[in-house]
Amino acid sequence: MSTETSIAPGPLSHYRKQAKFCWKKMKHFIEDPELLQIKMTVWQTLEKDPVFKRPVELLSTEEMKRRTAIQLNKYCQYNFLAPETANFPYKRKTRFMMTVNEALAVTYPDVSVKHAIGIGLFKNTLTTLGTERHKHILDAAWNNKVLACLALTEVSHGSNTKQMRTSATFDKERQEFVINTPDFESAKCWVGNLGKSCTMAILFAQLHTNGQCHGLHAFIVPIRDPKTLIPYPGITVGDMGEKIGLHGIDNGFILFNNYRIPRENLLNKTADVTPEGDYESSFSDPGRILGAALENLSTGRVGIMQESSNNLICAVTIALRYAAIRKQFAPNGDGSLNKNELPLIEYQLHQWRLFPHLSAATVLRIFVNCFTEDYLSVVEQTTSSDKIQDLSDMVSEIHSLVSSAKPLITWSCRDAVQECREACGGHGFLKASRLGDIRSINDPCVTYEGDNNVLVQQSSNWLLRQWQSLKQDNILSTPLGSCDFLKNHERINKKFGFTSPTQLLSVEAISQLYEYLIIHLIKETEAKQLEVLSKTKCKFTARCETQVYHAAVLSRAYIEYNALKYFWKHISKSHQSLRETLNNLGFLYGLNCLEKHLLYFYQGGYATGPELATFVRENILSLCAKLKPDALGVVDALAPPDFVVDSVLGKSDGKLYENLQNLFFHNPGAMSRPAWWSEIIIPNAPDFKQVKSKL
Ligand SMILES: Cc1cc2nc3c(=O)[nH]c(=O)nc-3n(C[C@H](O)[C@H](O)[C@H](O)COP(=O)(O)OP(=O)(O)OC[C@H]3O[C@@H](n4cnc5c(N)ncnc54)[C@H](O)[C@@H]3O)c2cc1C
Repeated sequence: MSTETSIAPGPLSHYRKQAKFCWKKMKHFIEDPELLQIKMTVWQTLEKDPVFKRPVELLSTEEMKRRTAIQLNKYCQYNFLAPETANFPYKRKTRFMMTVNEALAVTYPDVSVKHAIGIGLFKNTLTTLGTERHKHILDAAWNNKVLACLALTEVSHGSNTKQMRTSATFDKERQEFVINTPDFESAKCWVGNLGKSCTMAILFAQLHTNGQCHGLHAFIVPIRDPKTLIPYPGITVGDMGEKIGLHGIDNGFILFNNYRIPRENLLNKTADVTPEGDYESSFSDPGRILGAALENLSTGRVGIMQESSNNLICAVTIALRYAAIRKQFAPNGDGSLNKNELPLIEYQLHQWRLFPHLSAATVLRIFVNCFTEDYLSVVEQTTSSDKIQDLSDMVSEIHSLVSSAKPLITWSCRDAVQECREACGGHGFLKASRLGDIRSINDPCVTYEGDNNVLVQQSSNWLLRQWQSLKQDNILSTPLGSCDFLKNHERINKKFGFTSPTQLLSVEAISQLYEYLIIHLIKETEAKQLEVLSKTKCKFTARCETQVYHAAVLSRAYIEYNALKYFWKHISKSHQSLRETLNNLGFLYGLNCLEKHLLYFYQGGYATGPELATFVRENILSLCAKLKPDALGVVDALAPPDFVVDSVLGKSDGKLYENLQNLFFHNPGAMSRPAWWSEIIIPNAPDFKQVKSKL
């Protein structure tokens, strides 16, 4: 097993030995050793536990739900976080929680989703939106006495949260909120854990008091009796049925009929209702209350970024270990049996297909690690006071970064997994390759916690606001510096002036290209919006009709550049022996992303001749060649242990064919006659073995 301490010699040694650096040193540079140790503890514990033994056969959906729920209970019993963690400052506590969840997510994704919604997000929401009066519920959650769900989405609305119609009306006489679902379209749905297992919900509903609606607020709502799991009267709740993945999660729907909860169940950090029925809020604008409530969901989005970056790592680990062992064709080209066949990794086409994903895995992993630190620092600041003050510039910038980072990482993972599946040929289609499972677990990540295509619009909107404020008032609010280069917009290079491909291989050159691109896209998007606005007089239409080729690309370029900036900042602290490889990975990531945007450089007049496109592409190919000797070392540095990667094609021992033989021969029932053999017998079918022997 590839632990962080040892890798046995074997068929992969040939490529491993070529690496210019020590993979362990690289591993400890990429991942904080303290956090890595937490993960190793989780993995080593679960590997030994029979409850977590992985089935070789496909299970029924019902059985997967049962197993996932049982595994969650067992996982909670382990208490990977010591009880005193609850008293740690927010940032340290949440970082530890996130790390344990990361370890679980990459190994048992269904259990992790169940835990993340039912316990992690629940605790987080109570911490950020609740107050002292919810402490007993928070304590119960910390002691794993509650399994919850987060009910926001309705049947007819997911992305447009403002249109949700589940209502909570204050009844002054009884000091209660009365919850109602007006019709089926406003039933809550898709809610994880709600179908069969949770006992509590954090429900988002429109708050009404004294005949006035104050917008969407979060409430604690008991769903089932924890002793019997029977739903309480006034609720119609059920499971949504078969899905195309995440079979261990009971996604459910719920309708309320005059269902009552105490006044105190309103999570009242941002707004409250007094016993007299008066509504009091620390914000004047209802839109901002919703913003504050939903901002809390960002933690879930950061969790998804971590999860997807780990899945991306697993996918490239499998495909590259396979590529180093799997051989096809020899230079003599006659296809005859000879010993000179080349491993797939030697082919330029194969390198070009996989190495950009390896570079993405490294850059995005480091980006996620460093960004999580910044994110938690900002949240810590907002939760340290009793009331959330006006959303600061920092929170807006974090929101802008998360809104494009979650899409970038989940889409990068989606694309990488598919390429890796194909790069493993037919064997990649085996369930035991794990690539199908990784593809399936990443799939809903592009939709939940904010659909990617909707989410990225938040980043471009924020950038355009920054641009307008800079032009009108000379003010740029970017405390984290994600768009500080806008200040220099008049001075940036507007013409391609490089004379040889190698000049592009620098942080400065790639930054110059990105800064030009982002400013060009901002200007183009703004101009296009004004054009549509002058025709339609409608801001909404103007925004909608400037997404394609404009705002959506702007968000993408913005976050790619910021991921690289985080990466470059971090690698400036790396040991000299790691620097060349890390630089090459960063350049490959940057140039490969920029290659997809080449058209905009020509459209904007930055480049006119063939040099830009030619230089970018020549560099991509030369970087692939340079990275070949280092690729397996990078994989070892990134990869979790074999138990976690769990792929017959991607084991660290490199014994590809022995492992496949073991799988084929021990696959249950592989060599036995099927129980239904008599149903498929073709009457009077000739037996050629017999016929032959008679002849
Ligand atoms: C496995 C799974 C688990 C989930 N768990 C939960 C949960 O625990 N709790 C919960 O509350 N919800 C949950 N959800 C729901 C999820 O959050 C929503 O599906 C998601 O927010 C998207 O909303 P929607 O499905 O209504 O899609 P829609 O908003 O209807 O979007 C459909 C498509 O239209 C596009 N679109 C929408 N608006 C625009 C626009 N303005 N411009 C261009 N394109 C647009 C979107 O990009 C998308 O591709 C879960 C979903 C899944 C799949």
